[in-house]
Amino acid sequence: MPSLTPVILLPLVFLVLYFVYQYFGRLRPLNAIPNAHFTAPFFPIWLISIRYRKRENRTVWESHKRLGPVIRLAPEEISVCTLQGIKTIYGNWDKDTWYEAFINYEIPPLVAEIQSAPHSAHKRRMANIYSKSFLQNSPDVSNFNRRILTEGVLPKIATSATIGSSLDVLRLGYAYGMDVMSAYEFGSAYGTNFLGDDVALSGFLAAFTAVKRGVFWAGRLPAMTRALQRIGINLVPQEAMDGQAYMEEKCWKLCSHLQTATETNSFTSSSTKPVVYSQLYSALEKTLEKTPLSPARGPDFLRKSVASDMLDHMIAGYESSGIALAYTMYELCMHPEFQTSLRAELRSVNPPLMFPISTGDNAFSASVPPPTLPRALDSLPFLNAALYETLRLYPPGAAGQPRVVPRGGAVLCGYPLPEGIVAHAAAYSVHRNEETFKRAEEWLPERWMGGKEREVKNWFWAFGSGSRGCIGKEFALQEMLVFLAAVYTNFSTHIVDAEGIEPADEFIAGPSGGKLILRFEKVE
Ligand code: HEM
Repeated sequence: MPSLTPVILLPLVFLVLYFVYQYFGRLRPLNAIPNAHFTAPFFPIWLISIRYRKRENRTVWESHKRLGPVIRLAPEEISVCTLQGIKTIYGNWDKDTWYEAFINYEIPPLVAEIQSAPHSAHKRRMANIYSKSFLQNSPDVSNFNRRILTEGVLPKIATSATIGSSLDVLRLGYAYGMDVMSAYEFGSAYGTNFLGDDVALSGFLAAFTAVKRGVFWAGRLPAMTRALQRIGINLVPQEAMDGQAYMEEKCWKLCSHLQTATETNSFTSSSTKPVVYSQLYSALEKTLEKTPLSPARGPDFLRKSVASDMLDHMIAGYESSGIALAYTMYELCMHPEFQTSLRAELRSVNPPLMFPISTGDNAFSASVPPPTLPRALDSLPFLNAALYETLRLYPPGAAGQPRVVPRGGAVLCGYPLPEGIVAHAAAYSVHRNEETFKRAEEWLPERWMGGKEREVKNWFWAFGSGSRGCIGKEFALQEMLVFLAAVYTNFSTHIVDAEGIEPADEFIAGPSGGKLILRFEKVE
């Protein structure tokens, strides 16, 4: 019988050599950083395991509390929780290849552009249509908001209040988020109608959930996933691939429908303009005129590139906003006195957002000029405090947003870092810093009122920061403020079933139970 000694010895020798390399080689400067786990300098297994078991956000925050603002999570990965660190990392460091998991139609949308230079060019194609002043002054936004609220959201709530039934407001927020986002992208007659079509909403939610579940290994260990794929082992389940195909097909159909209407001059006149589609299409068309297509890009490159961003905005636009709306409504139910003060504030808006729309002055009336409402809502202390405090305590994008130390290395909070190391901050941790946010685990909207907001604003990180911060921030804030204002001007909310309301410990952290059931009462 052959001796087993080499079989045991060889891997051991390999492990020791690997151990020595990790500790004394290229990564040596990182040894000065406190380790979140004793294995962190040698293997990434602990980090992968807390991610896989959905404990990353909580565990990283607990480690920061124990060990300080800079910690090592894996041989080549660190987490920071200081403003100075955030400023350094999110200046213009490239993204980690993990973001390639967001690629659609095999073409990166803005969020999946890894390097800074192509990202800047890509962003220039759309930044203006997501600026606050553009959105506040847009008659299109004003029109579809009015229509979607008065024909979709409010009648649904009013019916439910009248018959005494309850509503899943997470679903309602998702449907609203998708309908307003796609109205801005495609025009109100060419986007989705998820508020009126529950089956279509279910189909999309199921597809997206399958994709999110299925891309764990491909996102976190892309090289291993690719290597295994080559020998016939696929770590991405069929459901995830089907889910991606479903969403791409859905978005492709929306794009094609709109493209045909534009080319045949049959664009419905009652529709709002397809602001995002038109902008992306013409900006890219101009770019491609200057740099003709290489044959490798194929004839559909222009349309697929546009569709890739369109799908990305649909997804980014509905999920985070739906989650933020559900948590705001949850906390308003838990704080009825605050809800009453909010309603009094909303009823002082001139003209108010009363539903049903009676004659006379009404913010929903078509005669009110577009900029009036968003500007009025922007300056309401109770409304803004409720939303900002919710985004602080329940940031939808809760987990670390990974960036890569640039060529030549960098110094971060006094620690020298070799190039290629992954560094990140997480809104979950940043928003729990007790020095800035006293009683950080509690929902205290007062911290955003009476001038106190100036102290805490710098630490507000729900939309990220720097050149890769959320491009849809102003769109999201505007759509959420107008939704909350419309609902709470007219109704009070009460919890029916909040089981599983605690945030899932994931990259996008919605209620772990996947629902929030509320009852509405009409307030005269
Ligand atoms: C409550 C709502 C939202 C939240 C909390 C949110 C949060 C974020 C965060 C934290 C990032 C940075 C991600 C990173 O660096 O890894 C981001 C990026 C991004 N968001 Fe949002 N987002 C919201 C709504 C939207 C909407 C409505 C859109 C629609 C356009 C959008 C589009 C994007 C895009 C395209 C990026 C990538 C930007 C880039 O790489 O330059 N988001 N978002």
